[in-house]
Amino acid sequence: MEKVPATELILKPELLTKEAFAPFGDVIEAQDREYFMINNGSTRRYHKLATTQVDDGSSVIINIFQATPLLYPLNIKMLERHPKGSQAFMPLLGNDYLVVVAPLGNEPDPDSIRAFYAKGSQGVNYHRGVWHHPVLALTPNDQFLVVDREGVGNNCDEFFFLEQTHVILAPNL
Ligand SMILES: NC(=O)N[C@@H](O)C(=O)O
Ligand code: NI
Repeated sequence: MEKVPATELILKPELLTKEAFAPFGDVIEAQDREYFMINNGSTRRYHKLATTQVDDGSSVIINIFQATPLLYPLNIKMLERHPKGSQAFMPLLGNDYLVVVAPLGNEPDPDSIRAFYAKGSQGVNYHRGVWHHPVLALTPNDQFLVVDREGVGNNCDEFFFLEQTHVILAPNL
């Protein structure tokens, strides 16, 4: 049996910006974004920072995830996607966290995986079908508001990389 050579990819997170994240979804943040005044001038509305995507007959639901950090450097063994709806994460406690994504496709291409440092003031909205790692907290018991889809049918595909494919997430913590 032909031995498949091991692949080792070291993922170094980059800063999360609207532009860099555009192929994967939206960045939800107020900094440097346009707004208009509402509530008789007492409130800035940072309008439509992201758009939820769900299939017909489904609901958009709002959740809280309480997550605990994994050990870093982390061997990224799998990525998942939600084919029927988007999924947004907004930190509730102001802590930075990590995001790992890969573009749309039947399977995530290890060479196209990207990692981002997300500030505690930034949320992300994964567009439907975008491959991503489950939430990657950096603070114990961190909490995120999560907006995603509930409806009939499977909405979570998981892809596990080959044993020989080592994708190492190595943040400078
Ligand atoms: N499984 C679940 O609800 N969470 C994941 O989708 C995730 O992205 O964390
Ligand atoms: Ni998810």
